[in-house]
Amino acid sequence: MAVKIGLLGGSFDPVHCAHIALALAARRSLGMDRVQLIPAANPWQREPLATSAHHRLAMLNIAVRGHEGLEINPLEITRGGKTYTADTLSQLPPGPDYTWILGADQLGNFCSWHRWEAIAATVTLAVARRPGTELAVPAALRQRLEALNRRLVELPFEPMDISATAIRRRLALGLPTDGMLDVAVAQYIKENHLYQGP
Ligand SMILES: Nc1ncnc2c1ncn2[C@@H]1O[C@H](COP(=O)(O)OP(=O)(O)OP(=O)(O)O)[C@@H](O)[C@H]1O
Ligand SMILES: O=C(O)c1ccc[n+]([C@@H]2O[C@H](COP(=O)([O-])O)[C@@H](O)[C@H]2O)c1
Repeated sequence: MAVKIGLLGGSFDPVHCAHIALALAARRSLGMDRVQLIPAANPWQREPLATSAHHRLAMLNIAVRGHEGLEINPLEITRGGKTYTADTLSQLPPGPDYTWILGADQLGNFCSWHRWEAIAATVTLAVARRPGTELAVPAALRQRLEALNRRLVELPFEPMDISATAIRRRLALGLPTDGMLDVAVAQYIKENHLYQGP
């Protein structure tokens, strides 16, 4: 049987507890051999990131420590340039069954992704609910999946009200982030004076 690999792409600015919980939930519920967290180099639909690739990778390495089956794949950072998921998928070795894991917010946005039809044809999509966002499959994606005879998986995931945006805001205001960040990631942020500005 093919190896099953989950892919969780993100800005990870910074990586937080919901990212890790999501990766672990996907691995457990879909029986994946491993889940790769893939930090984006330049997520073209967003404002410029607050921290460098170096710091985001360092925080990810701390966050996955001790979680069996989770690993970092730095290929988007190595590739550089605007980050298109379709390019990332075309760089992966053939053979394994790949599942792209995403939150409901990015599912709603999916049909704006570069070459989204090719992505839908290449990987299984596995989506998690997220507070503040309806879990709705865009009509064009639904039609495309039907034509491809592919299904979209809803992950069993207790919604977690955590976002990197809220964490960056809280850190800039000097507010606590208890329960949102791995303690060792929080320590790294403090030691490196990250997210201090407005
Ligand atoms: N609390 C959450 N619940 C479910 N999915 C999440 C959650 N946080 C992030 N994700 C998903 O993880 C992936 C990477 O997210 P990202 O790194 O952009 O974090 P974020 O918290 O959404 O960041 P930001 O607030 O900066 O947009 C996306 O698919 C996103 O939908
Ligand atoms: O390929 C695209 O055009 C595309 C557009 C928007 C988002 N993505 C990917 O979706 C993941 C989550 O993005 P974000 O902005 O929520 O961190 C991350 O891996 C991005 O590279 C990809």
